[in-house]
Amino acid sequence: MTATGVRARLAGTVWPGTAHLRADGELTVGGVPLTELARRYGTPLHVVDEEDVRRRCRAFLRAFPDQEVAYAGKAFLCRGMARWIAEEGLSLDVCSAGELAVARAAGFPAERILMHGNAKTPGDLGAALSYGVGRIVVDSFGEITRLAATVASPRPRLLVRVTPGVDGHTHAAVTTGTDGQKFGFSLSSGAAAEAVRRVLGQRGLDLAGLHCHLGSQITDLDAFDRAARRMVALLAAVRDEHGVTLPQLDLGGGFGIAYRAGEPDLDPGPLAERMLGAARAACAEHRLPVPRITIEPGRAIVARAGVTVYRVVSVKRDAAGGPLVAVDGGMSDNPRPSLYGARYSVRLIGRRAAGGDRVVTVVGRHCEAGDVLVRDATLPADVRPGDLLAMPCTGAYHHSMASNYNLVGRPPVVAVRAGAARPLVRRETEEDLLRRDVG
Ligand SMILES: Cc1ncc(COP(=O)(O)O)c(C=O)c1O
Ligand SMILES: N[C@@H](CCCC[NH3+])C(=O)O
Repeated sequence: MTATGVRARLAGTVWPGTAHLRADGELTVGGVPLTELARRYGTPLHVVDEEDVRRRCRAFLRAFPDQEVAYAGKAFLCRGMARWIAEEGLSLDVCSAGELAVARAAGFPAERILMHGNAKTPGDLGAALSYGVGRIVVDSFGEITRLAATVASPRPRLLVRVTPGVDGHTHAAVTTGTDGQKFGFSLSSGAAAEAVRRVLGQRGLDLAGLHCHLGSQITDLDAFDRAARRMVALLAAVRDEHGVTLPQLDLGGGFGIAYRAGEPDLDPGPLAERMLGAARAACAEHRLPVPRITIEPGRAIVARAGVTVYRVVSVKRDAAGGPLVAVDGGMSDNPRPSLYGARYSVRLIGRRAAGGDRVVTVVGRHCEAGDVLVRDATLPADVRPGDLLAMPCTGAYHHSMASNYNLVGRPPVVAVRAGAARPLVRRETEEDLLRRDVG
């Protein structure tokens, strides 16, 4: 197949925007062959396409003009990533002193940072106040009391996190918009209205607005529409009770993406139309000025920019004859299949396959039978130890949720752009693991 033909086959799929499959089986991202990166940096290896990240930042800013787009750093954060986000003009959502320290080290402007967390520690709050983050999203009455007791100048600006009672129909472990989970103040119980009362009752606190976040990997536009309307109704209730028109409404993130070709994927354009349309319509209905809307995409910015490269270590059959392809990574660099039953695809790179394909199970190297990366991968029948496999859509919640299970060091993250590679996070070595073992 010609290079153009192959490129057409990759277009519109789950690979990063600059991915290019060569006729010899080599896959390049950002103009750099993945096999060359595997040689230089070893495997497993996370590769991130800087251009893809930047394009998605711009697409969100274009779709939400004059609003605030805050990248959710929990998806993936390091200084390099924080700088791209800052340069593209986005804000940043952090949820720990650690994430804030990285943002700070990258020089991320404090006023564009939001601090989240259902159980912010004194260390988290102290770091947020000392850096002067633009907003703290309060999540419990105790936190309001603690913040009211601190003397900070200027006064901390707060958003009250509301649980709007809207189900985004996603995995239970990442559903946050409904009652009966740990985040936010319930709208239905009146806790949200009470939280607003308490913040407004404190001279030392400045209430900027309301926040909600329905959950993650949501592809149902109706859910965002319903949440926007309920949140505007609460803004109107605040105006009616207190005579205060709050200027900001943060509708959170959670925008779903296709992990495998053919799955649903939310485009920023239609998403913005629904969310902003619903918010504007509800404001008109309640005769409220339209607040500045904030959104907090994490996965939708960085997931598709990421590719993980693994090396095949062994190929064998299970007792039922099913082919098992074991790689040199697994649940320590990608816990998502074990946690959420997440499904991925994978492809052979670096050589042309001889013969046809077969369906195999791709398993990891960890000491758990559940360490399965892909249950139904289609790979060439001649896949053998030493081969390289590339897994797309690994930019979000992979490196950031990686562990040291079995005392395996976490993989490096290498950024690629315009034919050049630049390490962002180095591989964790055995020395790193031993250094923290102080017993
Ligand atoms: C408060 C908040 N905002 C934003 C996000 C980002 O979610 P996602 O990466 O699914 O866009 C999360 C994670 O679910 C979150 O908890
Ligand atoms: N970690 C989850 C998303 C949770 C987002 C954080 N609130 C995932 O990988 O899908």
